[in-house]
Amino acid sequence: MDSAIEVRSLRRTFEASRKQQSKGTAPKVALNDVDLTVSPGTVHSLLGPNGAGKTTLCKIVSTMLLPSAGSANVAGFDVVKETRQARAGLGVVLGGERGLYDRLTPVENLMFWAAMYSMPRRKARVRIAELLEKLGLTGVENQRVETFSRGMKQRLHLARGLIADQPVLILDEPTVGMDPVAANGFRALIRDLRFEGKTILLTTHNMEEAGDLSDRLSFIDGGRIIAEGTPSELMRSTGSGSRLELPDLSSSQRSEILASIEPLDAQVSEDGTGGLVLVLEEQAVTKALTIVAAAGVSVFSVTPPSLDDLYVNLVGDRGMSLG
Ligand SMILES: Nc1ncnc2c1ncn2[C@@H]1O[C@H](COP(=O)(O)OP(=O)(O)OP(=O)(O)O)[C@@H](O)[C@H]1O
Repeated sequence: MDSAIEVRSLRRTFEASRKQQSKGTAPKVALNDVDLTVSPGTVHSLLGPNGAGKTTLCKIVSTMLLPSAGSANVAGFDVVKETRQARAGLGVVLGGERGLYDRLTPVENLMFWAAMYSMPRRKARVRIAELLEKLGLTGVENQRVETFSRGMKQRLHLARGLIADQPVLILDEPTVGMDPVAANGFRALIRDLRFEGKTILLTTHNMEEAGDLSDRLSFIDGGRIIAEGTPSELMRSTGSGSRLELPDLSSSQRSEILASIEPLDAQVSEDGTGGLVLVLEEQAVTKALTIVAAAGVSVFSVTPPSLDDLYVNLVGDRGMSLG
């Protein structure tokens, strides 16, 4: 088998509601001619802004949603024509609150799911104990799930996706809601699963997580794959520039810098705390530092560009207003 997941010319549209159609609203194109190959035993991450099409792609590959055109195969089985065989090889974790029985304990939830996969009870008990341990849920295994925090529920979702030990895992934003310690534990788990030979398709908004865990990454925007490669290939595609971080800016320093750097053709984004991040071609770095010094800024750092910078370069600094 050359690929564990093979997606060819995949397209998915969603009809507008009757009311919207009567106003002339066209169908929404969620996926537009998407090709994706995930090799067995690798981790492949899908990255992209809200609404890019990541969940739609995961749902089609997971046999939960039909494509409008094109094909998707899991372990050589077509998800539409050979749904049962494709599904048999898949463990799926989609985000959200659904799918857990709140009034049951984690063990009861997982026993239910093990039964759905026809696992013998004794085997299921051993597997459940192992998963609860791996996911840091020992000690709460007999509490009702309704008492769990969002992150604990997310960990239980993961346990559910792993229960039947399938060779291909689809994980849609699995670390949402997890605290940093739990998210670290999750990353260690992904590395173990990869070591065991699992194939993992992962969506995340966390670039560091994606760069750290993945053999390959695909950037998706507006339903299309806009860049694809290994983390280092993608990093090389950012060129030989530098990232200039300016964390502590007054509003006047910020305005002065934004006005003066315009001719340098920098990629500018927010750092989330009022500071700025500039990604510049190497020859522009000295000029930028002169501008920064003239604005009276003394705290800054110059480092190589990151995957975050590549992301901003590819999809833009959505939702942020600069100036
Ligand atoms: N059931 C649906 N009906 C209509 N439109 C939908 C439906 N599901 C998804 N869409 C639209 O398809 C597009 C892709 O959505 P999708 O959920 O795949 O994005 P995403 O990349 O997973 O986003 P996020 O990062 O926010 O989870 C969006 O414009 C969304 O509004």
